[in-house]
Amino acid sequence: MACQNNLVVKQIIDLYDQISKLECLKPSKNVDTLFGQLVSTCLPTDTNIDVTKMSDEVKDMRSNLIKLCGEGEGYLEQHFSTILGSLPEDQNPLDHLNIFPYYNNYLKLGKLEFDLLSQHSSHVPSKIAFVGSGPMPLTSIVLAKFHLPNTTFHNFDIDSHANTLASSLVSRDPDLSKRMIFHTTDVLNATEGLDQYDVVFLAALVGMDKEAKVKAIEHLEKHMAPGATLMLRSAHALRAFLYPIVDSSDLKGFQLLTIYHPTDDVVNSVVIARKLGGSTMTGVNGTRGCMFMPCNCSKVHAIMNNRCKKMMIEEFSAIE
Ligand SMILES: C[S@@+](CC[C@H](N)C(=O)[O-])C[C@H]1O[C@@H](n2cnc3c(N)ncnc32)[C@H](O)[C@@H]1O
Repeated sequence: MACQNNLVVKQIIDLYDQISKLECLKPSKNVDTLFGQLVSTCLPTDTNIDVTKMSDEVKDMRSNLIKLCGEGEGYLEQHFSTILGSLPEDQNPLDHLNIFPYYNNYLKLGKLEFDLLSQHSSHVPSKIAFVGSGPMPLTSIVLAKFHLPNTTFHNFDIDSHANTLASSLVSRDPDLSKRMIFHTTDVLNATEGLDQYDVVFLAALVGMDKEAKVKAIEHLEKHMAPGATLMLRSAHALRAFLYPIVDSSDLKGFQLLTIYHPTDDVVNSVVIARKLGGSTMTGVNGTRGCMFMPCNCSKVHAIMNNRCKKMMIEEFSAIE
């Protein structure tokens, strides 16, 4: 297994060398091919690779690679959001989201996050905040369109151009134009009103290294309502070369409920936590919910999904 690990890490380093030499990371045949190869190289989860135990040289490469992936992802979203926003007036951009190369991944990720969210609370969230929504706020769109038809989504992004593109994406939709609201701010400056959301999502690309990620989580812990749910994205095995990892130790002030590691082409792991101090039986607006209380011990269940592959789900002790 060791030499196989070394081989795959060498492939990743080689791809990093090519990507880091690119003039620009905007979508093109070459950029798309390299990022496509990188994602498929990092997808396998049947490996015992732990990126945190690699050499300093590989760790440095990883932190640069995560930043390059984030930059590339931003350009990709900007590119397709611009195309969709410039469709003729009689076309609804939301009817053409499948031109985005990773749209199916977002459909699966949105379903996964909705299912896990439902497992840990039964009251339907009336207001959700998505921090780091981007030019293509697909998580909010997928949840709003397919899973939470009565919920309002407040999308926060530091980049005003991202919000301009995102707003025009939903502006022609009779439903989502009313339920998708955009705020331009660095999450670290968002203080007012964060306590009004039942659920706060933190995008994988907000906080690109451990220090910045913990700073964002600490800020949310300070301003979220007790009992509110925090949904985060992490990474597992080789996928940690693409995105930052969220550890349980990063979640001070929260009760860690579940960490879910997909093994299909949904790249991100999903982490769900609840801000301490609230009643486990009510939402932030006092609505009662009979929370599904996770098992009272930390154990790892391997469950079969409908594609006969193993997934890993870890549930953590509930604080009685
Ligand atoms: C490219 S999007 C990816 C999210 C994806 N569209 C989704 O729906 O899951 C990530 C966004 O996070 C934003 N971002 C990064 N750091 C941020 C911060 N500190 N505060 C708010 N937004 C931030 C970036 O501007 C970028 O648009």
